[in-house]
Amino acid sequence: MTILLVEDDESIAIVITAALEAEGFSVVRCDSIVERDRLLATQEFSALVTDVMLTDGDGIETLGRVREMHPDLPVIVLSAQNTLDTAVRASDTGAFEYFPKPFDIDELVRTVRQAAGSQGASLGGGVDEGPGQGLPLVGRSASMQAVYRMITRVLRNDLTVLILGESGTGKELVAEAIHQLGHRQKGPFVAVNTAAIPADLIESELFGHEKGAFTGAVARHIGKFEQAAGGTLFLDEIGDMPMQAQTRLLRALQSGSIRRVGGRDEVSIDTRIVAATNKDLEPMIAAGQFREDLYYRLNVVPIHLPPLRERADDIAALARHFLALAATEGLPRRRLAPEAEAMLMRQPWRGNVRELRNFIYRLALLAREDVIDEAALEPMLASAARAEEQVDIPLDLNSAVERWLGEHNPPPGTVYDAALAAFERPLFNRILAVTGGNQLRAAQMLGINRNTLRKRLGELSIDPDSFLRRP
Ligand SMILES: Nc1ncnc2c1ncn2[C@@H]1O[C@H](COP(=O)(O)OP(=O)(O)OP(=O)(O)O)[C@@H](O)[C@H]1O
Repeated sequence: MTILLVEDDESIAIVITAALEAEGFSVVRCDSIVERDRLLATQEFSALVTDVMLTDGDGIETLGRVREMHPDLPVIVLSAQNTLDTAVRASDTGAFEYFPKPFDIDELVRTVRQAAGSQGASLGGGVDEGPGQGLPLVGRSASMQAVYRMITRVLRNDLTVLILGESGTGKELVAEAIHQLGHRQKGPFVAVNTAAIPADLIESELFGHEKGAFTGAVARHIGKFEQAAGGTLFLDEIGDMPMQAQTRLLRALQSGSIRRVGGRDEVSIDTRIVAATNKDLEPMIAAGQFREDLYYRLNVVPIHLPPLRERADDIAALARHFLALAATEGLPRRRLAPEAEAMLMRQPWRGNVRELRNFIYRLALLAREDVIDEAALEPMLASAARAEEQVDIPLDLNSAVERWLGEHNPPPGTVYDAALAAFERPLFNRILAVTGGNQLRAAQMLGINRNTLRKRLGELSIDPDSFLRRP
């Protein structure tokens, strides 16, 4: 079997040729699009292995032509560009596989063997749908390559995807990319944060309700499943879903239909499900907090998003990306000196890409020089670290409650009052600070009676006078 290798990098071409020949293939090599097309017109090949950047242009752009002339020829794309865009462009041409450089030569040989043995099979099948434009995911690290490859595998089907990763790693962005680049892109993308909806409203939010289904159901409400018809439903924070809602979700996924709360008719669902969580679901299953059968239903194609500290290679590119974004939003245009980028790469970024993004925006706003060097960066990083220590409260309330209960463990019968007091104290302090100790304005802002506020301040021993602004 003869393989056509289109590669302009001499050393890579030598390695690939040697590895393929060792497996018994013959290899014909060229380095340009013109030469590729001439060879394809005159000779039979079992597979085409091609680089993207060739001496006379972009090897992917012209692949549509190759597919038209040789629809059964498996194509394997190699690329040093390694963006989601390249991965998607490769799969859009119906390429059999996409290999980001550097790649594992054994894996490449295995894939060529498979491809040559199954002419006609392809990764995507869709042809010429055009490259995805303005793709939002930044990062070319090896672990992001794995993410991009997984994304390209789910674009032409409706398999359920479960995105796993710490908070701020980009789970929602991946869900959006799957929608925008996939075959449902013309339909709606509907995101639901299951942790943000009160437990007793979740079912009506997801499945909708009929008029009069419960007190307050004054009109028929169409739920997220139906809103997402023809598109993608993104179920975020799936690990926080109450049990009863989990059961109903499972039933919907099993039957392919839903019933509105208080309704009789089954409505069939036509939506792709992408779920995400920052929780480790397996211990939750063991503890009886997450349904195992639902987990298997959702976990058809898992995509793991690595924490930023495990892909430090991506930090500089992300920082530059956010500086550019900040500039388009009207903040001063700044650049990072190389040693400042290196410094950013050494930070732990516990809040992942979200924390880096917020930090870079602050930097763009507060830095004095256009080029931010190590000396300018250091105090900003130090004050961010101090703020993190001082705040010491996770920014989302779910984890704050979880952590507070773990740390304080109030005796049974007192949990509600103790938790409320713990929440009210920082809230009142904050509002009194904003109003300069003016209780009337504080009560108005909070939307509670002034006497109620005074009483609660007394009970919590908060002295409003200590917030008075003195000249
Ligand atoms: N690879 C990336 N390239 C560019 N921006 C990114 C990337 N990953 C994340 N971001 C940005 O970081 C922020 C957080 O991302 P996102 O909301 O998708 O995270 P998440 O994992 O869904 O977080 P959570 O679990 O808290 O909901 C967003 O502003 C997003 O645009």
